[in-house]
Amino acid sequence: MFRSFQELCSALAASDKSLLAVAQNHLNNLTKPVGSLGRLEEFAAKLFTIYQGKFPFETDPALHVLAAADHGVYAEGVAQNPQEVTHLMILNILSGGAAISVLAKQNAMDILLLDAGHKGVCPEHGRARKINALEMSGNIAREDAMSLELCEQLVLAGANAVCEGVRKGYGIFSIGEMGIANTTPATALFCEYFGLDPFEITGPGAGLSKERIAHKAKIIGQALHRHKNTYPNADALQVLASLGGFEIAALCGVVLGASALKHPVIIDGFISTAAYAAAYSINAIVKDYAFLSHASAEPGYQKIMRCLGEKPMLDLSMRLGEGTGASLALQLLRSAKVIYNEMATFADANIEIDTYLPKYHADGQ
Ligand SMILES: O=C(O)c1ccc[n+]([C@@H]2O[C@H](COP(=O)([O-])O)[C@@H](O)[C@H]2O)c1
Ligand SMILES: Cc1cc2nc[nH]c2cc1C
Repeated sequence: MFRSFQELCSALAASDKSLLAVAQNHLNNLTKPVGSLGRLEEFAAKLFTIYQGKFPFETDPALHVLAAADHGVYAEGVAQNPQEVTHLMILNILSGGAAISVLAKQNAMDILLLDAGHKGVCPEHGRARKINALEMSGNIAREDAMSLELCEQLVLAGANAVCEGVRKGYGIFSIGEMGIANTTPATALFCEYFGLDPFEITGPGAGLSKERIAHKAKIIGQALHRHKNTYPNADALQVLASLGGFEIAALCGVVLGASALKHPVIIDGFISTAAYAAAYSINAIVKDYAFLSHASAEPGYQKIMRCLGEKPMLDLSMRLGEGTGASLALQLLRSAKVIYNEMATFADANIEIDTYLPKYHADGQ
């Protein structure tokens, strides 16, 4: 277990990039034209590198950490849906009716729900854990989302959920969230970390009307202004405490924890990517361990990908959250795994690539 944020940060180390060349050589020797499995080859090489050159490597079992929370900034009219939906969806997720419940079941992912602080009683459930007693974060337009101490505690709780998961034998992690109004702090974090303009990247979230998107961007602008005045030299963790949310802090901890323990972590949509952006701003090494699962349909997402230097695995116009995109990306990573571990090499199959290739081209196929 990590005992402090400092201990967690000191445990972070880059992956061994020399293994990428080993992986590429192996992939080039498999019975297929070089590079023909496209990005699956990139994913396989990254997994092989994360698992430190183990062959064959195993990803499973998979643990999906879903953090839920409520947000004080809801009071500013930045969200379309009632705040109670956060609590009701927690119940729905745990009783098996949410999109992530059915996809996780189909895709063999266990769910761990972290109640990071929401308006409602966390149900007694083997897969749910309360990690914060507060009902909601501070209204970021007027005050900090949380104290620096609470932010560190939530980050640690997320990282230690991974520690416990690794001890139980989980090999791959994913993150998702539920929290009415959480696209507002997520957008504020992107703006602050990457110098983006809220009027450029603010979107409808879970269905805000066109007219109110401009109001939401104005509220985010106010939050950024307050933050800059209060903390002219804030570090990445202070930005998270000031402009983030409880679930975003916990998920930032999951990303840091998985990276520190050298396990892959799949990032879901817009809000999960904000948690990843916080972890990345704390230490960019997390890039070595993260898979950006899918392009959220939130309008700012592409710009944010350019800031992070990432290209998401899938683009299915999804914008639900919960980890739904991550669950689909997990399937692709499992495909990358069996390709790497189980395909025959040219030598195994007695295929001579040097004679095969010119013939292939001579046939004009
Ligand atoms: O993950 C995404 O790309 C995504 C994009 C828009 C909305 N959401 C979900 O919708 C909720 C936040 O939307 P909002 O409008 O209430 O800020 C929250 O529960 C998220 O899981 C998720
Ligand atoms: C019903 C509903 C389900 C969600 N799941 C994630 N965000 C959500 C927002 C709403 C409104």
